Amino acid sequence: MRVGVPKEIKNHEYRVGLTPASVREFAARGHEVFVQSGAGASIGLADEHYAAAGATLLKDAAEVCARAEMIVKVKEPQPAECAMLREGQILYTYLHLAPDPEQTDALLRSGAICIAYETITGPQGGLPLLAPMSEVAGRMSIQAGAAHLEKSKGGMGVLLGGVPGVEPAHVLIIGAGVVGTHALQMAVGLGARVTVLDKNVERLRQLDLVFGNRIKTLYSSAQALEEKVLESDLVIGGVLIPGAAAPKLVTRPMVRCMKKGAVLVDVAIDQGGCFETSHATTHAEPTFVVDDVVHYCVANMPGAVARTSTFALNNATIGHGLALADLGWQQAMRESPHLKAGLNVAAGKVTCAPVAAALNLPMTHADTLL
Ligand SMILES: NC(=O)C1=CN([C@@H]2O[C@H](COP(=O)(O)OP(=O)(O)OC[C@H]3O[C@@H](n4cnc5c(N)ncnc54)[C@H](O)[C@@H]3O)[C@@H](O)[C@H]2O)C=CC1
Ligand SMILES: CC(=O)C(=O)O
Ligand SMILES: [Mg+2]
Repeated sequence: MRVGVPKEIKNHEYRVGLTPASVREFAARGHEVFVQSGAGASIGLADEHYAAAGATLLKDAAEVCARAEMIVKVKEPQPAECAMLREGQILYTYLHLAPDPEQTDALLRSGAICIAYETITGPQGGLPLLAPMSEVAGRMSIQAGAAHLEKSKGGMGVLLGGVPGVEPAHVLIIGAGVVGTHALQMAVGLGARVTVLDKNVERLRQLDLVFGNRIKTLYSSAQALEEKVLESDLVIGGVLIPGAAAPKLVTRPMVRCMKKGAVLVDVAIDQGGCFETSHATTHAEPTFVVDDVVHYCVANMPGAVARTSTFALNNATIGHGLALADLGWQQAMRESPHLKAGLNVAAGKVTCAPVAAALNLPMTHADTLL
């Protein structure tokens, strides 16, 4: 198969769909790989490394897209990228369609086969192609939160861990999945007082076993959520209902009653966000303030640590990527129900039930297209 890797164009996005090591895997199986010149240059993956791995370097994204049967990316295609897709071409990347009707419409009109990393399931459960970026974003959420609690960044001027004789900050983590667990590790490590909320009591039980009385776990009722949000200095939003738009758990009236200078980090913003007051921001301008509460809502947080993130992402995407190239999308999906769960849009139809429900569009079962 002819595989194409364009340079990412989202704001401050330096990750790249394939590393040279991944290109080598494709090339070894007889696939042709086209990489846009400079795609990985800013994270130390130079054109020469790609050429040595067997890639053909092309000068622009249009040429890469024109030559490739499968495009491998990181972030959801921006409007200019959607315009380059064609009928039957495979797009393998994050999509986050539920909160994004414009992108969904563009992908439907393209006729392309659009596979979302974030809805591919794993044999052990969970979302193995989302997990590595959730690990990164979960860890970063505490760094970002701590930085924005500083006065110069609009925060209340509190140090997460306190100092001897002065109380540490209260950190609330909503969602005890991958983002939540990695945020928890960092917050506990810095000495904050941490509470984690989830609807999944089994998950809370596991965290309780690991962290013992260094954390508090709470079932995520409306009442618990409201009480904890109001006493917190830093709130991390890490909930997910796979494929669906994030539930708005923290309402505008709750934000209005929060402490002045508190910080919210809405990691779930790529699925629309779990704070009613959130809207997506960029690394160039990561925050805004509503009712004296600082909101950090960057939808591509791992892009800031793009080198770490690119390697972690490739570890997770390479397996299904090779299967798609070896077998074609239909046979690869007949052989793997987990990869099939990643099919979101194909040949002008929505094939992911939570996306169809969120956008009020008709749903077509992937099986009918295989
Ligand atoms: N902004 C960014 O750059 C990034 C965003 N993300 C996003 O972070 C979000 C979380 O991802 P993961 O941790 O991997 O998901 P996950 O599936 O591992 O965890 C989500 C957790 O939310 C819990 N949950 C669902 N409804 C809840 C409720 N009402 N109250 C409390 N908990 C609830 C679930 O039980 C689950 O434990 C996703 O939207 C993901 O796309 C991930 C990576 C980067
Ligand atoms: C998952 C996601 O949104 C990201 O890695 O940017
Ligand atoms: Mg998006």
